[in-house]
Amino acid sequence: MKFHTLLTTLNPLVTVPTENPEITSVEMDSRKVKPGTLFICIDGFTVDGHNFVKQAVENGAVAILAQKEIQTTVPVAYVKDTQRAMAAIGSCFYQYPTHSLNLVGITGTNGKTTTSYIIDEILKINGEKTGVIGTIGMKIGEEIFEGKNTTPDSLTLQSMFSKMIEENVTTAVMEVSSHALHLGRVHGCEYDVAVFTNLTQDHLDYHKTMEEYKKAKGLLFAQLGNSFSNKNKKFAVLNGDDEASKEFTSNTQAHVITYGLNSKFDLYAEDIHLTNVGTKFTLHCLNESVAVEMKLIGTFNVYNVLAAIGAGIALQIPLNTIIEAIESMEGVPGRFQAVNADQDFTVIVDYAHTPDSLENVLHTVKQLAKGKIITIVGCGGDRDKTKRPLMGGIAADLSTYAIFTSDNPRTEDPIAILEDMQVGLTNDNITVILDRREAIKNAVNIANKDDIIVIAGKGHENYQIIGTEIHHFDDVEEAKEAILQKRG
Ligand SMILES: CC(=O)N[C@H]1[C@@H](OP(=O)(O)OP(=O)(O)OC[C@H]2O[C@@H](n3ccc(=O)[nH]c3=O)[C@H](O)[C@@H]2O)O[C@H](CO)[C@@H](O)[C@@H]1O[C@H](C)C(=O)N[C@@H](C)C(=O)N[C@H](CCC(=O)O)C(=O)O
Ligand SMILES: Nc1ncnc2c1ncn2[C@@H]1O[C@H](COP(=O)(O)OP(=O)(O)OP(=O)(O)O)[C@@H](O)[C@H]1O
Ligand SMILES: N[C@H](CCC[C@H](N)C(=O)O)C(=O)O
Ligand SMILES: [Mg+2]
Repeated sequence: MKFHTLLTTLNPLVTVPTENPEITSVEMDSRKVKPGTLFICIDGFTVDGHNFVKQAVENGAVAILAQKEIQTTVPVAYVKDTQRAMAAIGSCFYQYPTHSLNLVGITGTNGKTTTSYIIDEILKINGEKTGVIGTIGMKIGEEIFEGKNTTPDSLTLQSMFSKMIEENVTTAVMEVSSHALHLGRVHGCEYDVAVFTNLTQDHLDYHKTMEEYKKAKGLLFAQLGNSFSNKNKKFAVLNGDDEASKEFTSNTQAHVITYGLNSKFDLYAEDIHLTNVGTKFTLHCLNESVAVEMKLIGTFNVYNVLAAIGAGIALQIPLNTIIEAIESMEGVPGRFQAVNADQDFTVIVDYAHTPDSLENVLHTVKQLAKGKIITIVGCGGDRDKTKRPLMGGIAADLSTYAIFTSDNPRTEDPIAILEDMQVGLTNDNITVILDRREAIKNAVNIANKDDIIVIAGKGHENYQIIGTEIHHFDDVEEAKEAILQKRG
C-alpha cells in the first residue's frame, strides 16, 4: 500500500512529504522494523520512540510518522498525536478487518475475562469459529498467542483481526481496558456489541479519579454506533444495577439491553442459590423464565453470565443454545479455580486484585465455608496504592486468618506495599509473610479438614514480577507442592 493512501485516513494531518514509497509493514517498535516498513514514533511512558528513528531506518524503514520534529533521510509525515494516528493507519493497512468481523467488546472493572470466555463458549456451541483477545492472551480458534496487555496496542489488534478473517473467524470477543480506551488503542475497531460489567475502584494510579476512570470506560459506548460501514444494529449491554450505566445509556446511540437482579431490566436473574457444584438461578429473558444450573460459582458470576446472555441475544443466537453453553461451561483458568491434590480442605486460586472482586469472592466463600477461611493476598506494585488498605481490610474482615504477602511488587519495595495494606487496620488475625511461596506453605500447614484457603490476586499468572525481572511462579503449582510436602 502507498504511504499517501495510508495518510489519507488521518485527520488532522499536519505535514505530508512529497515522496510516496510503497509500505509493506507498519511497526511502532524499531526492533521489529524490516525493509519496507512505516515506523510510527510513540512518545511512551518509559522512552520516546522518536529516539529510535535512526535504528528504524538502519533496519529498513522507508517512511516515518512522527509528532515531534526529527532529522532523517526517509520521508516523514507529522501528526499531532501518533498514538491515535497509529490506530487509524493500522485499521487501513489491514483493510478495515472489523468492518467484516462481528466484534464484541467488554469493559468494566471486574469480570471482563470471565464474560469474554462465556461469550466465546456460547459462540462455539453456536458452531462459530471465534477469536478472543484479553488478559489471558489471544486465541484464534484453538491457536494461542501470548499478549503483554489485556487490550494490546492498535497495530497488534488490527493485525490479529486481519489474521482472524484469514482463518475464517466469524466473531471476535475482546476485553477493552480503560487504559486502551484512554490511549486510543481501540480507535478503528468497529464494535457490534459493547458490554459493561461494573465500575468499582481500580487503576487510580493512571486515571487519578473515579470520574476520569468512568469517562474512559464510557468511551466504548459513546463511540458505538458512530459507524462508517453498513454493519447491523449496534447494541450496548449494560449492568442496570451499576450506577454508571445511566450515564453510558444517555451517551450511546446504540440499542441498549439492560441486565441485573431486578425485574425492571431486559434480562434478570432471581432465586440465586449456591450448590456444592455451582450456582442455580432463574433467568427471565425474552418473556421466558428458565431454570439455569451452572458450574460457575457465585452471584458475581451470575452477573457475568447475564452480560454474556445479553451479548448472545444481540448477536441473535437462540436462547436454548446460550443456556446450553452456560450450563456446560467449566470455568475460566485462575478464576475461582479449585486446586485438587486429594487434600481434605479446599484451595481456591482466584484473580481478585481489586477491593470489589476480593469482597465478592470472600462473601461467596463465606457462604460455602464449613471451617476456617484462610486468605492469602497481596497488592501489585506500581499500581493504585489507595486500593491496598481497602483490600487488606476486606481480607482481614472476611477471613478467619489473613496472610498478607507479595503479589507482583514490580519496582516498589515489597515491604512498603505490605505496610500500605495494613494502614488503619486493627484486626488481630493478620500475619505478614513477604515470600509468597512461604505464605502458601503456611496456609496449607494450618489448614484442617473443611477449611478453605483462598489464594487471591494472581489467578492464571505463571510469573512474579520482582523489580523488572519476571520469575516463574504459579499459585496452583505452589499450592499442590505445599500440600504434597505437608503430607510428607
Ligand atoms: C502504561 C502503559 O500503558 N504502558 C504501555 C506502553 O508502554 P510504554 O509507553 O512504556 O512504552 P515505551 O517502552 O515507553 O516505548 C515507547 C515507544 O518506543 C518504542 N521503542 C522502544 C524501545 C526500542 O528499542 N525501540 C522502540 O521503537 C516502543 O515500541 C514504543 O512504541 O505501550 C506498550 C506497548 O503497547 C504497552 O505494553 C505498555 O503497557 C504496560 C506493559 C502496562 O503495564 N500497561 C498497563 C498499565 C495496562 O495497559 N493495563 C491495561 C489494563 C489491565 C487490566 O486491568 O485489565 C491493559 O490493557 O493491559
Ligand atoms: N462481575 C464481577 N463482579 C465482581 N467481581 C468479579 C466479577 N467477575 C469476576 N470477579 C472477580 O474478579 C476477578 C477477576 O475476574 P476477571 O478476570 O473476569 O476480571 P477482569 O475484568 O478481566 O480483570 P482485569 O482487569 O485484570 O482484566 C475474579 O477472579 C473474581 O474474583
Ligand atoms: N491488569 C491488572 C492485573 C493486576 C494483577 C495483579 N496480580 C497485579 O500485578 O497487580 C493490572 O495490570 O493492573
Ligand atoms: Mg481481564
